[in-house]
Amino acid sequence: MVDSVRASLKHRYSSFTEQSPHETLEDPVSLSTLRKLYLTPHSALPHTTDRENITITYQPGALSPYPPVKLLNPIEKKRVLVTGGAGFVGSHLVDRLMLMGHSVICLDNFFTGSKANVAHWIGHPNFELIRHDVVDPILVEVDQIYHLACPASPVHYQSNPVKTLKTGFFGTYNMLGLSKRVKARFLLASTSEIYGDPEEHPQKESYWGHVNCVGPRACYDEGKRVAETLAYSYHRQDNVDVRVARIFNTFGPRMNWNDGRVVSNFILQALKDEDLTVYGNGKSTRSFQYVHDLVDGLILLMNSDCKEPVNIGTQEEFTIDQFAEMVIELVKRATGKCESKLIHMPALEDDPQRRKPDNSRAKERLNWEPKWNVVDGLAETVKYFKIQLEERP
Ligand SMILES: O=c1ccn([C@@H]2O[C@H](COP(=O)(O)OP(=O)(O)O[C@H]3OC[C@@H](O)[C@H](O)[C@H]3O)[C@@H](O)[C@H]2O)c(=O)[nH]1
Repeated sequence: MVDSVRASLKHRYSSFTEQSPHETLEDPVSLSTLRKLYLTPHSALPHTTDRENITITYQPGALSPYPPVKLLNPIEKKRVLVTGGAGFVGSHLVDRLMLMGHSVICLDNFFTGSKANVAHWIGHPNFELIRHDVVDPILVEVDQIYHLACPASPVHYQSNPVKTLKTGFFGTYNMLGLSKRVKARFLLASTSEIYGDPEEHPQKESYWGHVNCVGPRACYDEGKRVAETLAYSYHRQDNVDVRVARIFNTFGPRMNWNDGRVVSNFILQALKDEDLTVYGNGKSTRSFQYVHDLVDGLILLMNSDCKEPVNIGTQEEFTIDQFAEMVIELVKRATGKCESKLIHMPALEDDPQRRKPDNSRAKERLNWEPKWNVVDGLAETVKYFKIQLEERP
C-alpha cells in the first residue's frame, strides 16, 4: 500500500527549475504543477486595476484555472476530510490530495487559515470548502480524516489559550467521534511540542517529554498531548483506526504574513531590510523541514499500517543565529542586497532549547526521509514572500 502511494507522490526535485520538462497527467504531483499554485502572483492573472479606488477586478475564471487532476477509479478514489485545510500545511495537503484525484472536503474556521490558499479549487467537482469550527460537531461521510485544525504558531496559540485548549480537546474529540461513526481512518497532526523543552536529544517517539503544564506554551503542548491520548483511547475502546504524526518545525510558501514564527519573521524582516529579531542568545536550535516533505510524510503515514506515533521532521539542526545568517544570505542572493543585522531580544518563557527529531521510525516504517534541504526550501519561500511583498499596496 505504502509503495503504491509512494509512486503517486513522486516528485522531480533533481533540478529546481520553473517548469519540469516531463510534466504529464500521469504524474499529478509534479513540482512545477504545485509551484504554479503558490508562486503565481495575482498580477499575472488577467485583471484590471483601478488605482484611484485601490481595487483589483479579476476577470471571470482568472482565479480558477483548475490544474489537471488525476482520474481515479471509484475504488481508489477516497473521500477525504482535511480539517484546517485552508491553513499553511492544510492547503498544501489539499493540493496534493486533489492532484492525486481524491474527493476533498476542506474544513476551516479561517482563524489562521485563508480562503486564498485554496481559492484555485473552489468550484471544482472534487472539492468542497466548509466554514466550520471543529470545537462543534459535524457529520460528513468520508473515508479518511486528516485532523490539522489548530493554530500552530506560538504567537497565535497563546493569544487565546482557552480556545487553543478547546480546539485540542473538543476539536479532536469531535473528529474522533466522527471517525468512529463513519468508520474513517483518522490522522492526528500532533507536534514536537509534546516533548516540551526536551532533556533527550534527538527526540525519539519513546520519549515522554518535559512540558511545564502551567507555562504559556502549555495550552498547545498539553492540548496536543491530550489529543494523542484521546486518539489512542478511541483506538483501544472503539477500535478507531488512528495514525499520529508528530510534526517538527515546518516552513514554506503560504505561511501567514503575520504568522510570528521564526522563518516568516526572518524572511520578511530581511526582505524589508529590517534587523532580524533573535529571541534569547541565539544558541537554541531547531531543525526546519520544507512543507512538501511533511505532506509526503502525512500521506504515507495515513496509508501505512503504522499505528504508533511517528516523528516527521528533518535532522539538519541550526542555531537560531546560524539560521538568521542563512536567511540574510539567501535574501541577498534573491534581491541583490540586504543590510539587515541580528538583534538579540529577551528570551521567550519556556522556549525549548534544542530540538531535532530521531526520524528512524519514519524511515523504517514509511520509507520516508526528507528530500529537500533547508537552503532550497528557504530559497523558494523567499521567492514566495518577495512576490507577496511586491503585491502589497
Ligand atoms: O522572530 C523570532 C521568532 C522566533 N524566534 C525563535 O526561533 C525559535 C523557533 O520559534 P518558532 O516560533 O518558529 O517555533 P517553535 O519551535 O517555538 O514552535 C513551533 O514548533 C513546532 C511546531 O509544531 C509548532 O507549531 C510551533 O509551535 C525559538 O527559539 C524562538 O524563540 C526568534 O528568535 N525570533
